Amino acid sequence: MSEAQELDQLRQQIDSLDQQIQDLINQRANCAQQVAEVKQKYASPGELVVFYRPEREAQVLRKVMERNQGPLPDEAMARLFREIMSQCLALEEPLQVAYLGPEGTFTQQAAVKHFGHAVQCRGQVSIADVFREVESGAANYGVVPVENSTEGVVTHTLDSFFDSNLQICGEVTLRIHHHLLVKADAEPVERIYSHAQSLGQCRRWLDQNYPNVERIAVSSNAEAARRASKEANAAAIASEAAAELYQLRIQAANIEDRPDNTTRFLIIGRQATTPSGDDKTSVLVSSRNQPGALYQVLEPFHKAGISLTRIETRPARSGTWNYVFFIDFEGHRHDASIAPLIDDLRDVALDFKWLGSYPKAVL
Ligand SMILES: C=C(O[C@@H]1C=C(C(=O)O)C=C[C@H]1O)C(=O)O
Repeated sequence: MSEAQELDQLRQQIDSLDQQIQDLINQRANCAQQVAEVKQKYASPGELVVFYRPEREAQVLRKVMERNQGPLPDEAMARLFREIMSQCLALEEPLQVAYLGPEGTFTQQAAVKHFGHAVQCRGQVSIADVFREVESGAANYGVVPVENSTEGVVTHTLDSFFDSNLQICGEVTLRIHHHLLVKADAEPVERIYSHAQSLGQCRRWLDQNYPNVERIAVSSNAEAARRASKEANAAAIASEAAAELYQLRIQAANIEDRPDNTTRFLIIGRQATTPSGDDKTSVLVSSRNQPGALYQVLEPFHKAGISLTRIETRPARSGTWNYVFFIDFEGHRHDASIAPLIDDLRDVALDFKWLGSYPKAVL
């Protein structure tokens, strides 16, 4: 057989497989539409029907990865299914997702990674605005950054939970690559704009390469890129997406000090999430600033044999020297082992608040 004949045969096979895949995807979409009808049928009058089910989506993605035989890698296959589910859910209900904008931020990338491309993403100017959009019902869900492996916690996000009744219904992590972006025509760089977190994540690189250039913190990396595209002698530290959006050139790529630089984002919504089988729970516990306070808060976890995944301390706004602990731990609020732990915590805490139980990030 000639090369042309062999290719022709294989391409016929691909065409036939594509047709089957397409038919199957539409059968799946049809099932999702029926799922929507069932959800509506069993809703009580006036009840808000919840179409998006993070626990089910996490289970679907985990199954895809478990049964995957290759040659496509598990994660690549899961990303394909992420998009299929996104389109299926859009047939049930087109979701509105508020994120910390503007367009081109890492938070927008995190939103797309978590929900897929079939949602309507709306950029907000602040973390408080993301909370407000979801609280008011203008958006179904919100996406906000919460911690970075190099720079630590995003305090605005944690503090927003003090006054909010929103629930955490998911988490997503993103590897963060920063680039130094400049305009196409080379000008000497006199100012570098970026978000304070990103300036911190590239501190060593900046000290080595631009020790005497002014670093200016702005509200987001995308805003930094916008300024660099407009002003003379300015550069920005931002993502590849921001470079494309503002037509900037990548002068130096991957300038983050730590190669494993990762940011974790939270998905916030108005409903609680049921167990997915591999979940995390976040709570807020406040205590008096007295000797042994942290020990008292941690002891119930040790007793219950529950692993903490994170603990952050913030000063409480009520009472000058009281502290609030933001604690993430493994398990779901409905797990049998959690109830006695919470009873013990309530005994030692001044205040206790559930922030949500949610599936651990799959992708
Ligand atoms: C189909 C459902 O609704 C949505 C779509 C899903 C999917 O396409 O698999 C999964 C969960 C929901 O977000 C469902 O609840 O099963």
